[in-house]
Amino acid sequence: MTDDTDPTDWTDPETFRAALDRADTREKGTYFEAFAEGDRIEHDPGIRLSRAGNERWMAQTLNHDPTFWRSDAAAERGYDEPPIHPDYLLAATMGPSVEDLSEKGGYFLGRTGVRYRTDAVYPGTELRVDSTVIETRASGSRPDYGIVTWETTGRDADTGDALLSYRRTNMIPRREPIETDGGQTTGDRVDAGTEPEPELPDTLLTPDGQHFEDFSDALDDADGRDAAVAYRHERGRTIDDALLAGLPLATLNTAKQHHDAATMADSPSGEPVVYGDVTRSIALGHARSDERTYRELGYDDERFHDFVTAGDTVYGFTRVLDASETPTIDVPSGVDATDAGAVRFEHVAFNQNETPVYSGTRTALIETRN
Ligand SMILES: C/C(=C\C(=O)SCCNC(=O)CCNC(=O)[C@H](O)C(C)(C)COP(=O)(O)OP(=O)(O)OC[C@H]1O[C@@H](n2cnc3c(N)ncnc32)[C@H](O)[C@@H]1OP(=O)(O)O)C(=O)O
Repeated sequence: MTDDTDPTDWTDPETFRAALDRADTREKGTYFEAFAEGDRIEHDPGIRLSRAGNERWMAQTLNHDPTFWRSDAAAERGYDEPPIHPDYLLAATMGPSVEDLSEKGGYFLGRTGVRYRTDAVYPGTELRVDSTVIETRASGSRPDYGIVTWETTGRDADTGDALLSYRRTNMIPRREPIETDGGQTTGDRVDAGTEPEPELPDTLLTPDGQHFEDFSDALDDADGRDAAVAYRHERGRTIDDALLAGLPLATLNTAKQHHDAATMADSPSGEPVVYGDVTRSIALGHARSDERTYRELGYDDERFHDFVTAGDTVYGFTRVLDASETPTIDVPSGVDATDAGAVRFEHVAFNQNETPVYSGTRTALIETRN
């Protein structure tokens, strides 16, 4: 059977528009209704973690710790060679899951329980990624969306060993919007939250240096008085195309939010938005440039508060929550933590208008002075 004798010029603009009007779309992604708690999804795409991909991510997000670039610096931290950066591993685990989980649209709201299961992942490792639906619920404020939480694990494709896992929550469009009490069926909020009154301590302290003792001493200094250890980082990073579309696509993240300007024109942001993992990696890169990081252990309570779009500049702010010789998060086996202590931070990414766009806690081992 052939259609070659058809005299119609399908590329005539009017004819083509009529064809588009009548044609079905071969859809990508999954609507909210299709997710059921307990479902396990093995994602088909996977990434071979390359040194080039790693270096591209780190360079663009200002994660310039020599450990991840130079053999001598890597050896000093107990690695065989410069390993894959934890932020790149996280983004490269999330990227291949997007096609099945969130490509339909909606926004990445938050993530918690990010845990590294192994000390070092080296270039050449191939990733396999799977997810389980943990929770689905209606959005009370947006009838066009549901809210889904998945547990995702990135594994070494050769051994099946878990390298990283986390729980992530997204808004996901419904195929059929639901009626709310107000009967509203748009993507807009039904109710707006009230802003809490600012309630800050009198004094914000900055640690004297970048070692574990500097964070610990600053917390001791703040203890018992109306003070907190909290400071901003000087660097900023303006969003350009390398960050906006380049980095998510390099991790196989197919979320249209980052690379389909025409579709996004008709969305709440009105334009493409930056991949959440890029925003947080920039803010964490700013923070790490002001500390002697030994190992990343995990992240919790991550929230994406507002859109970041082209031309915005991402800055970082850090609050030190806790410093202890013994981490509250499991340290992967093989890590020699003798010369480091655990610090728990809250990091906030904010834009040029001083609006928070991301926040989350992070636990890292920070080198002691020796
Ligand atoms: C990857 C990937 C996509 C991306 O990376 S997109 C880029 C990163 N994300 C964003 O840019 C989103 C930035 N956030 C916003 O602009 C706003 O938060 C948003 C999405 C417009 C919602 O604003 P609201 O003021 O309506 O926010 P609410 O705090 O009221 O939240 C709305 C409902 O969501 C629930 N929720 C929020 N955060 C969480 C969380 N961490 N865990 C669980 N649930 C959360 C909240 O309770 C509200 O629920 P309702 O029942 O009241 O609707 C990709 O696609 O994969």
